[in-house]
Parts: sequence; C-alpha cells; structure tokens
Amino acid sequence: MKVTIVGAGNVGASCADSISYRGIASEVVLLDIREGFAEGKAMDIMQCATNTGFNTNVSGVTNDYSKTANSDVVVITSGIPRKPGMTREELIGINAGIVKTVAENVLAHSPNCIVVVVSNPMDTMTYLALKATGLPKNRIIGMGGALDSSRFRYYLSKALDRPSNDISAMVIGGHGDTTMIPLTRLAAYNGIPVSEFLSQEELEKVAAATMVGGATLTGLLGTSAWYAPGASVAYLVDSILNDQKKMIACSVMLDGEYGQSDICIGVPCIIGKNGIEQIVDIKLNDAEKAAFAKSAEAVRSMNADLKTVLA
Ligand SMILES: NC(=O)C1=CN([C@@H]2O[C@H](COP(=O)(O)OP(=O)(O)OC[C@H]3O[C@@H](n4cnc5c(N)ncnc54)[C@H](O)[C@@H]3O)[C@@H](O)[C@H]2O)C=CC1
Ligand SMILES: O=C([O-])CC(=O)C(=O)O
Repeated sequence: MKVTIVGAGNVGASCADSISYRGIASEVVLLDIREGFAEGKAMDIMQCATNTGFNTNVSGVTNDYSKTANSDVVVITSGIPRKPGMTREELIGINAGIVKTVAENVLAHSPNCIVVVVSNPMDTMTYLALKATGLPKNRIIGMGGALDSSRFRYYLSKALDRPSNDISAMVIGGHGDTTMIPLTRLAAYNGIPVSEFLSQEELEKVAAATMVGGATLTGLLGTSAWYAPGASVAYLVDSILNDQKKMIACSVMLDGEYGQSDICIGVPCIIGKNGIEQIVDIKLNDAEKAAFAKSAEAVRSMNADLKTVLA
C-alpha cells in the first residue's frame, strides 16, 4: 500500500516516521516544495530502519507529483503552522491556495486515492479540498478529532492519575480553540463514567485544557505540535489501509446529520478501506446540540472566506 504525504515539515515527517515505524504501509512518498527537504527527511527516517526494524520504503521528492502516482492515501500537511498568540483560522489566507493546488495535483496522479487533510484551519481546508476536487465525500477526511480526542484522554488521565489507554473519550465539532466539543458526559474510565471520579469543576477544567491543547503546545514550542498530530494521522491511515472500521472523530461533509448540511466538521465516523464508511449520528443532549450548532456556525463563517479561492 502506498501513502503520499505532501509537506515534509514537522507534521508530515512525523507522520511518515509513525507510519513506517508501525509498518502501516509498504511505501511512503514525502513531497515538499523546499528543494531537497523531503529527500533529506526520507533519508533520515530510512536510516532508522535497521535499528527499529521496519520494512517500509520511505522516499522524498521535490514537487514531483509523478512519484506520488497511484497512492492509496494522500495526506495533505503542506502550509504554514501558527505561531504563539495566533489562531488556526488566521492561516486561511496562505493555506487555502496551497491546499487547493496540492489537492488538484495529487488527484491528477492518484485518481482513486483517499485524501486526509491536516493543514489548518482544517475543517475549512477539508471543505475546500472537497469542493475543489469534486471527490465523493467518503474520500475526503479531515484529521483533527483523532488528535483532540487523544488530548482529551491525556488530560482526563492526568486528572484521574490513571493511564490514558484506560480512558475512552471523544471530541467532536470544529478543530478550533473555541469550537471543539469534548463530550465529557460520554467519557469513561474502563466503562465507568468519569463523572464517578471527577467533580463537575474538574471536568470543566479538563474540557477547557483540551480545547486549547494545540495553543498550549504552540506557546511552549514556538510553532504548533507534531508528534501527536503525526501519530493521529498514522492511526487514521492504519484504519483506512487495514480496513479496521475504527470509530474516529473526523471532519466530514454532513448531509443532514447532526442537523447540518454543506459543512465539514468533526463527528464520529467509521473509517475503513472506503474512507468514511459511516457517519455515526449519536443523540446529543440539549447543551451539546447547542454547542454543536454554535461550532458549525463558526466553521461556516470561515468557509465563507473561501469564495475567492473557489471562484
Ligand atoms: N489538523 C491537525 O490536527 C493539525 C494541523 N496542523 C497543521 O498542519 C500544517 C503543517 O504544520 P507543520 O508540519 O508543523 O508545518 P511545517 O512548516 O513544519 O511544514 C509545512 C511544510 O509544507 C511545505 N509546503 C508549503 N507549501 C507547499 C506546497 N505548495 N507543496 C508542498 N509542500 C509545501 C513547507 O515547505 C513545509 O516543509 C499547518 O497548517 C498546521 O497548522 C498541525 C498540527 C495538527
Ligand atoms: O494548534 C495548532 O495550530 C496545530 C493543531 O491543529 C493542533 O496541534 O491541534
């Protein structure tokens, strides 16, 4: 199975590292516009092979899309990341043009691929990729919810002082500092609601920390995070390539689900060889419904800024 990752920067390279280390694909192509950069990242990753024991062939190319031909999955991480103090939404001006061109280029060489959009503002970039390529909606997946849910589990594990792998929890809604919706009511510690162990106040703190999880890391690192984003993409790609049918929160085009249409936003999805195989339309309570409607409104107003790019 072949995976192309466009953008060999922090997230793209970390994703290639995670995919090869875990043996998820037989071939990974990293593509970047920076001369020699993807080649260098690929060589560095390949020099891990004997020490970590993987057999994936990772190669790098400078803007040569012919080398990406017939990829099963293409991950788009190209574009600029935010700096401390910025929102993801502020990246739209530069990233929209990049994502549109990249999506068109990859589709020209891999007409049957499934596209995973990572570049921010991710929900709007997913919508843009869908509109620009006209691909069926099951083949364009925005990655954000997998990462946000993993951060939610991390913060719950800190509050509980228990391992995050014992915790199941999901974040839906937009992938933005104010648009994410950590589903606290449904989070569980080994099947037991977390509200059995944490007070309302503690749970609110966990939800708030989750929502600004990316901003916190950006403040600490000077640029946005990459290890957990790369691992989250690999987790998603694994479910696609190995037809695992995992339920993962992904940004996907809604057609009436959750009371929304013509918008890509995070909801639980079954992910398999056909990409989005099912949108899981769970019953939200009134507060969650209101939060989802508000989140969708914010994402929709960001999408309106795409008019000139899509014209
Ligand atoms: N959806 C999510 O959960 C996450 C999204 N992100 C987003 O991912 C994007 C990438 O972040 P980083 O890897 O940290 O940035 P980075 O700056 O380290 O890497 C971006 C790479 O894209 C390349 N690039 C730019 N234009 C290109 C083009 N037209 N074709 C091919 N390559 C091109 C650059 O040369 C650079 O190497 C950002 O927009 C960031 O906000 C980051 C983390 C999580
Ligand atoms: O925070 C950012 O800008 C990058 C991102 O989407 C994340 O790490 O969640």
